[in-house]
Amino acid sequence: MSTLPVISLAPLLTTLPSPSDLQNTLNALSSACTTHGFFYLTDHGIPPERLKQVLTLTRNFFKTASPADKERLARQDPDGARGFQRLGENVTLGKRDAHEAVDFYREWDESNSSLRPKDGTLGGKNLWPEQPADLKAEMNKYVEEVLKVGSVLVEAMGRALGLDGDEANELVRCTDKSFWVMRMIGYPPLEDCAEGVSCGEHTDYGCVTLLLADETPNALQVLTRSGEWIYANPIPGAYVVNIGDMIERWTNGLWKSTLHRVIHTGSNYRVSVPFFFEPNFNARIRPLKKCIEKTGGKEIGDEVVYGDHLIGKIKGNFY
Ligand SMILES: O=C(O)CCC(=O)C(=O)O
Ligand SMILES: [Fe+2]
Repeated sequence: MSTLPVISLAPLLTTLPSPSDLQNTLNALSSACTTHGFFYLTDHGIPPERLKQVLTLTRNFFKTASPADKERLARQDPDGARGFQRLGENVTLGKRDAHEAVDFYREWDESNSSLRPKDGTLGGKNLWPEQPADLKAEMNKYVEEVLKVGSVLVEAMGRALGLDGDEANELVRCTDKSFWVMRMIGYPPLEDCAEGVSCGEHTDYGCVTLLLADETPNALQVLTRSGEWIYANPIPGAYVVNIGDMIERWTNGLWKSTLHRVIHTGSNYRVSVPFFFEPNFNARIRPLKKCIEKTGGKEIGDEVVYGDHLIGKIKGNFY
């Protein structure tokens, strides 16, 4: 059975990397994104204790929150996206997902209301659990750290694609105020759930997903180009990274956002915390000239505004 490649981010985080290390990393990135759209990321600079803490806080929230606590955090109907979502409230391909979650998004700049969409889906503020008491502060610190990893990675992707001229900086420019999303997800064993899978097959919407998951094996599955589902089992200290729809759009399909799903048949309660490093809300994403050249010269798909794409997806996400 094939496994996903492992890429070390170290050469992109050191001030004076050896040119060959740097080039090897960019080549590995390009190859992983072309072949799988998925890879493991090591040496990303976030200490293992922080990753462990994020998972422990998440587990403790799901373990201790009462139904009333969860209700207080519940997202606002009908389309509100920030906050708690009950078991089975998320749907993928029209089927209920057997997980519960709390979703957080970048908050709007108070001083510039002109940037906010009229649509209420992403309005308001994030709804933070009161328990564990340190969850909000620690998760906010984590967001700052993981945002840096996302931006280093996306800049490296631009270099791996060989972007030049007026496009050289396009990926960085369009993600410098990343409209990030973070989900705390809890997966009960599937046998305890009435129907469905833990998370139905889907591609992610944006740029790059940095997935942190507990040690549960045989839950996350990735569809290979040859049509085989393989497990992306956790490697301690590493992220499972995958590229989203906006990278596919930018690269004119050279790099594809890959289908994945979660089928958690183990007997434990699994937790994961995917962090979605996304384009800016108002970023216009269109195929890059360099990528059109590399894919036969014909542009696939129209320009999309990331925020519109996101809202369109969110509206189909709830039961
Ligand atoms: O929990 C996981 O392993 C993956 C979750 C996922 O694919 C998502 O939230 O987009
Ligand atoms: Fe996903």
